Amino acid sequence: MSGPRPVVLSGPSGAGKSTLLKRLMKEYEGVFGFSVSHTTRNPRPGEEDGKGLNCLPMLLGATLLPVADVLSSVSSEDYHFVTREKMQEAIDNNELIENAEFSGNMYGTSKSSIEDVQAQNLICILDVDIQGVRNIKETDLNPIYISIQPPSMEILEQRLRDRKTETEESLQKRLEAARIDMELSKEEGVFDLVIINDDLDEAYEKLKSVLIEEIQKVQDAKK
Ligand SMILES: Nc1nc2c(ncn2[C@@H]2O[C@H](COP(=O)(O)OP(=O)(O)O)[C@@H](O)[C@H]2O)c(=O)[nH]1
Ligand SMILES: Nc1ncnc2c1ncn2[C@@H]1O[C@H](COP(=O)(O)OP(=O)(O)O)[C@@H](O)[C@H]1O
Repeated sequence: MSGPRPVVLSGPSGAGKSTLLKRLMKEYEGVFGFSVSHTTRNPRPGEEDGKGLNCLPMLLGATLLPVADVLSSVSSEDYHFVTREKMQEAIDNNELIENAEFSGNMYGTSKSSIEDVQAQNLICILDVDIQGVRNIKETDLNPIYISIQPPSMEILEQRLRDRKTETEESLQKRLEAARIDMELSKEEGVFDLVIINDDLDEAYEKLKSVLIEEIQKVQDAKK
């Protein structure tokens, strides 16, 4: 695959991946593109289906908005919400580069979601769990692997509770997965960088500094 090196962001649910990601995509508009995953989980309030780059022509056709308006409305963290049957169909048809079961739901990255971003010469960002990291390592994607970690389990639990997106059951499943994730992320060689997201500004600066070379390449190519 061509274009700038993709970036895999991983780490426990509630560690702050989408918060950091949104900030990055806002500061560097036109540099990053988000790989919109498929999931069988229910949408949260405010989340919409497939507001990813895959749907740009549809959005443009339906709204007749200028491209810039449509692009600025593209969220960095929505999904293609699908049934288990649809997900299985995509797996069977070899449309996904990886897929995993997380907290009772299926998640997967389609080849086209990455290709759509790369076709525009943008840095493709993937937000995947630790199983996704393992599976992507078996492909030829060659991304930069970054883990976002919370300062402690206690703080993670508090942040997840304060986010008010989870039921008690899904919260407990996320905390169980987080324990495993926090252990595995300490393994040598899994991640290029592990960022502890304690102070948000500091974590953001660290994220930016590891990506600055790729960012500059994309910016230079636009000149
Ligand atoms: N393997 C894999 N994991 C994914 C994918 N999309 C999202 N995830 C992970 O699934 C987990 C749950 O995501 P989500 O339901 O959005 O909850 P949140 O992380 O608590 O906001 C997170 O660890 C994500 O990184 C994907 O396409 N593949
Ligand atoms: N450094 C931080 N300090 C305090 N709260 C944070 C920090 N980073 C993220 N949060 C909050 O924690 C919650 C989980 O963050 P989020 O970005 O949704 O995590 P993830 O995408 O990894 O699941 C959100 O409510 C977010 O506003």
